[in-house]
Amino acid sequence: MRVPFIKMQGLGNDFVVLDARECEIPALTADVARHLADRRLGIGCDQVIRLDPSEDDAADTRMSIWNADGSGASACGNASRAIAMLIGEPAAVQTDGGLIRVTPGDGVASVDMGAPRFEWQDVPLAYAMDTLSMPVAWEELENPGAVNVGNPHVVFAVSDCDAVQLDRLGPLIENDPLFPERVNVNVAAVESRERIRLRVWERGTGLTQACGTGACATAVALMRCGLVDRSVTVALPGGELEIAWHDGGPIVMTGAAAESFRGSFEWDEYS
Ligand SMILES: N[C@@H](CCC[C@H](N)C(=O)O)C(=O)O
Repeated sequence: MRVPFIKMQGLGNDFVVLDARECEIPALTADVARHLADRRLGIGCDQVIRLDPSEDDAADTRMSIWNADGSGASACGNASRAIAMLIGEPAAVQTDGGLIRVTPGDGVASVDMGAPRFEWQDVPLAYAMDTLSMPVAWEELENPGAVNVGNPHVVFAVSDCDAVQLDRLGPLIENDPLFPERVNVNVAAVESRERIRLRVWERGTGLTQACGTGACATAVALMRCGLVDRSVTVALPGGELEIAWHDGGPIVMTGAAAESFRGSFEWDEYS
């Protein structure tokens, strides 16, 4: 069976999108997702995204997310902007991390990502801890903040994020027993009250050009500490995102996303 796909990206974080809203596509397994994401096999991406008709009356569509290692994810900021461009009009999108609202614009999209959760059980952490500044360290990375923005993140404020060996420390922290569902690892340098530089080690994928939920998590963790203003630019290796948040309200993320190309693949070759 040949299955159509759409290759999309947000700031270089790239996706294979399977749009099952109007055509039938078999249920995706971890193996199919892993093979589609594997760049050595031909297509390749950071995440595989599937759109289905929503079972929830409050939503227009359902988005499911798989990381490159085949694990499921409950939120993806860059893919949310990408599917906003694909849908082409404001839409409510059901995800495992909650309902989000996407609004496409001219080359950019905005997403209401919902409210962040800071309780240790919600991140989740393995045991009770202050998520504003956690009393833990991995070598020079210490006292991170933790937050769930639809998926779990830990945020380290550092003086120079390029100097951090994230390819070595990222997997150690991601898989630490402190994080029962593993974790996305953010290292952030505050350049001014309006600008943050960020690199992200993504759970289940590794280093990416950009992580939208990482930008949201980092911005709100640093806002919560009073280190930056309530509206900031987050500069990632792949480009910039604007993040705004006020206590008790949703996080709003705005940035570029686009379609790269369309193609199709033989399902049996990837299962
Ligand atoms: N690239 C994403 C995040 C994808 C999911 C993440 N790796 C997880 O497992 O939670 C983004 O742009 O947010």
